[in-house]
Amino acid sequence: MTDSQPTVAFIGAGNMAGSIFGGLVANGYNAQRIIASDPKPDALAKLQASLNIRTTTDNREALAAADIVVLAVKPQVMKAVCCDLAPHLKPGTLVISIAAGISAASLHTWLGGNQDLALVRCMPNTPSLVQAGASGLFATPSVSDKQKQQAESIMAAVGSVCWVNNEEDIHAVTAVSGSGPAYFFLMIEAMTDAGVAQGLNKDTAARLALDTAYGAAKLAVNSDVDVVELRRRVTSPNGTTAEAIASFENNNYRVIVANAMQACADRSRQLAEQLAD
Ligand SMILES: NC(=O)C1=CN([C@@H]2O[C@H](COP(=O)(O)OP(=O)(O)OC[C@H]3O[C@@H](n4cnc5c(N)ncnc54)[C@H](O)[C@@H]3O)[C@@H](O)[C@H]2O)C=CC1
Ligand SMILES: O=C(O)[C@@H]1CCC=N1
Repeated sequence: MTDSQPTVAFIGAGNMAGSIFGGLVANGYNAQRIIASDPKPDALAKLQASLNIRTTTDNREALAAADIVVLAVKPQVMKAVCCDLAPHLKPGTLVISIAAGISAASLHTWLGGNQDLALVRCMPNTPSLVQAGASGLFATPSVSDKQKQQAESIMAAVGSVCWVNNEEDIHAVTAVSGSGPAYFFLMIEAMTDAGVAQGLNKDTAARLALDTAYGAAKLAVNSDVDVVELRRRVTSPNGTTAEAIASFENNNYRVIVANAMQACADRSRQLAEQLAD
């Protein structure tokens, strides 16, 4: 622990919050400076036992102890949670929302409408749990440089961080990295099924598909050439890979991906509209 570590309260301790605070603890963040608030006492008891973080079922109690509050509930319950917390928000508290869709304007209104409210929108992803996350952040004008650094250092402890200057870009961040892990999990699932269809047993197909995804990502991350060149190096002229890539291209793989990501961003915008006041 360092004494300079701020106390961070997570309102909602589900999959995404758990990935962030799990990653923080694994990275050496003082567990006693993390408070998870959630209405599910059983889940909290498990978190306390496994991570030694502080827990509560009372959002206001978590807020009272926090320098930074991370709003990590589902978009559909965000308004109720914010309206309940608004009268208890201390001046100077940094608020980080990780909710998909919900705009800074809605959050600002629900949190009491104070002009000085320091609000950051963050779109993280679940590989944060293994410090391999990728987050996009957007700061509203009242966030100080110090608070930007605080938000960045929390998310940087669990992965890479990109700031966007335009809030609208958070929809695209959601389409690329927020939801992105699921696209790769689907690919691994599909490759496993196809391997089984070609005669491999399930365990072998799953192991090969998973390790290939891991190896490809690790190679790309550590390489000094781009993914186009890495793909070229696998693809021998008239060889096996060329046939597979041609099949992908002929079946509009890039269009399939682009359409899926457009649907994702559209849903993010739709949530923002449906759930706004
Ligand atoms: N799961 C993911 O990969 C990502 C999720 N997000 C965002 O994170 C937020 C949470 O999503 P998940 O963790 O997936 O959902 P989740 O359902 O796993 O977690 C939400 C948690 O909030 C708790 N909760 C419900 N009402 C509450 C209340 N009144 N006060 C405090 N806690 C309450 C629930 O018991 C649950 O544990 C969402 O807004 C989502 O858009 C953002 C990026 C990625
Ligand atoms: O599916 C969702 O709505 C959330 C936001 C990004 C990833 N999961």
